[in-house]
Parts: sequence; C-alpha cells; structure tokens
Amino acid sequence: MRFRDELWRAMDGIYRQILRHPFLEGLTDGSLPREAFRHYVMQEAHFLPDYARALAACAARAPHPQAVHRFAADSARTVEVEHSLVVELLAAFGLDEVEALKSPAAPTTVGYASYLVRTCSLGTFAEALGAIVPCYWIYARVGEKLLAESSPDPLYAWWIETYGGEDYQDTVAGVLDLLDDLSLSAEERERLLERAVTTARFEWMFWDAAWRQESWPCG
Ligand SMILES: Cc1ncc(CN)c(N)n1
Repeated sequence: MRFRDELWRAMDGIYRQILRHPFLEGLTDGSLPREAFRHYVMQEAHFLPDYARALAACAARAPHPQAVHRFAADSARTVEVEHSLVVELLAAFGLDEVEALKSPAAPTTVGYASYLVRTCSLGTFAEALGAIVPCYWIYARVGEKLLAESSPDPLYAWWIETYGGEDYQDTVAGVLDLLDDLSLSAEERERLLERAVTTARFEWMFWDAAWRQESWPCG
C-alpha cells in the first residue's frame, strides 16, 4: 500500500463529515447563505498568508532539492492563485482586502493558522508534512467531488472550479508523489499521521466556523 493510502485512511472519516457539512451541501445546491460564504472568504484572507508561510517553512526544511522546489513553488502559487481568488471574491462582496483584514480573524482561523506555522517551523519534516499535506489534499478531494455537482450560484461555482480544476489537482498530485517517494521511519509515519488528523479536524472546523459566522465570545 502506498503511504498516501494510509494517510487518506486516517482522514477519511473526517473527510466524510466535511462532505456532509451544511456549508458544503449549501455550496452545491446554492442554499448556502451569502453571509456565511462572505465570512469564509474573509477568514481565508487572514488564513492564506500563514498557509504560505507554513509552505515556505516546509521548503526551508525539506531534505532534498526537489522538495525545496515543490514547497517554495507552492508557497508562491498560494499567493498567486488562492489569494487572487480571495481578492476577487471579496470584490464581489464590495470589499477590498485592507477593509476585510480590519475585521478580526476568528478563533478557529487563529488556531488553525498558528498550528500550521508552528508545526511546519518547529516540528520535524515528517510532522510538517503531516500538517500541510491534508490542507492541499482535502481541498482537492472536496473540489473534485463538488465539481461533478457544481452550483447554481455563480460565486460558489467559481470557488468549486478553482479547487476541482486541473491546475489545483495537478499541484496536489505532485505533492502526493513526493510524499510516497520519501523514506520515512515507522515513528516518522506515526507522527505524520497524528498531525494530519489534527489538520483534517481543523479543516472541518474552518467550514463550521464560517457556517456559524464564528466570532470571539468576549471582549
Ligand atoms: C482553510 C483552508 N485550507 C486549505 C486550503 C487549500 N489550500 C485553503 N485555501 N483554506
């Protein structure tokens, strides 16, 4: 069995919970309240710079040049593609990025982004991979699944096409090949899987936070 299959098996139950979440069901049937999607996009504006930092930390710590190149390129790609999508979606809500960033990052965003940056900067390379790979892979699997259904809402269809589209799918295929080519000890694999489950949980929580339009409960 390829290591990627073992990794997916560890996350599959959470992935299924993600697909059943009303936020994602609402994306495809168009019933998702625009306010919840707006909240999601604003949280992405906060999250993506830290995601790019976490990828850059993976590049800095990668054990061979191909891996350095892959994560450095993906860090730049995040800025170019995902961040540009967020800027355009914000514009569709009549917001610019500076304005959006004035409203605070929600608790889940702070927790998830901090977890990624910390694990990718301070953990072993295997732990860093465990934290970062599900970020790519869950979005690719969600995008692929949702693309088959699309959405009657053009804004939601646009989001789905980005993550279900060929470019994003190819990016993720590249990182999974890299993962399978690494020779990791049993202990490194164990640590990687543990971090991956935490990331998968945060992915569910990120959508749930947008659905609830999460804010700080005090202050
Ligand atoms: C919260 C979150 N997780 C993952 C991705 C996909 N890179 C994203 N854009 N946002």
